[in-house]
Amino acid sequence: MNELPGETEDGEYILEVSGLNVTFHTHRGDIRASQNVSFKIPEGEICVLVGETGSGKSVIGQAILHLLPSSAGVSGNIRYLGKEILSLREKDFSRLRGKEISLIPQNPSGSLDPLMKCKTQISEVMEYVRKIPKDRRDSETMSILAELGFPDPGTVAESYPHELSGGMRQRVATGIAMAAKPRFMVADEPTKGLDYAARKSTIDLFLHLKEDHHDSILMITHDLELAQTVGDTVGVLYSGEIVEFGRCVDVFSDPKHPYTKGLIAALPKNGMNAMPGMCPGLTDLPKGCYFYDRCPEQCEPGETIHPDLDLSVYYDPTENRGRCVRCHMS
Ligand SMILES: Nc1ncnc2c1ncn2[C@@H]1O[C@H](COP(=O)(O)OP(=O)(O)OP(=O)(O)O)[C@@H](O)[C@H]1O
Ligand code: NI
Repeated sequence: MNELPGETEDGEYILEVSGLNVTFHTHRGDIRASQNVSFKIPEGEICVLVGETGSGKSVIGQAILHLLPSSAGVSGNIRYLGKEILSLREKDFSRLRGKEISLIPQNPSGSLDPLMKCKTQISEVMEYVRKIPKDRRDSETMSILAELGFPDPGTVAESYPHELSGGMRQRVATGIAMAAKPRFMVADEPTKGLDYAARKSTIDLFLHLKEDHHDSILMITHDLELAQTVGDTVGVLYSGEIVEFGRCVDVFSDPKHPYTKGLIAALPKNGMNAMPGMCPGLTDLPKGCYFYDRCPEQCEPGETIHPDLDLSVYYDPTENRGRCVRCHMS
């Protein structure tokens, strides 16, 4: 059967990003935070974007949710269920935000209302977004809290955010996003700043959303273990560009780009061999391969010629491994 990897039955993707460019104009020059970024997410899959700090992961999530500052230069296309949304005016996009497309925020402490009980914050979303009648809101709130893996949902429901740990707040924030029953969620660094136990329960929660709910999620993270555990596909970002894209099982077992290889070698379980060097400044990118200075291969074309990423390879049904790599050597 000639089915494209990851394509939905009707041939539609929940999200298609194509040729996304995001530039911030600053007094230091133009910061090219996102350059020609393209990828697609089939309905029911989790796509993870990984990369070092400043590689341009969050700006992609912000572009999808129309949360970039108006001063940012943005071009390209973002289609949600086939419909272009990047160019929508705020008035039209606000019909989707929080309802169809929801954000699981990076810092839940900042997004939860300190003066409201957790159950009220979840049931408010049901009331305003889904117009659920009052008598059904309480039971649905409790079932969401149970879904989130709280052993004692009743106590959490009656708690204020400051009474909960960081990991519990992260789960409540996820519950608020879920209460709208969005078709697509963006989760930005859900494990950031969490201790070991909280991080583990957050990983379990996303695994549950993946395996039991088949939720469609774009996840942005530094956390390669989270990516490997919950992701269907992974895009590796370097200096605002995708350098490798493929199925998680393939990329993590057999990375092709030297940067991806370096990220994986730097994991604690692989001996923590940190990659030497730093990524180039986004205001002054080199002409050739952006990874050239740090690359163990330092191939000759890489010095002067910028490598392409042929995404069609990934979506080409004849390419059974489905992988694309921005490297002259592959
Ligand atoms: N509002 C802004 N104004 C100017 N520059 C910005 C703005 N937002 C992001 N940037 C710059 O764009 C680049 C990409 O930022 P982004 O937040 O997407 O990185 P990231 O990969 O998510 O990093 P982290 O892992 O630290 O969250 C960085 O150089 C950042 O400084
Ligand atoms: Ni970020």
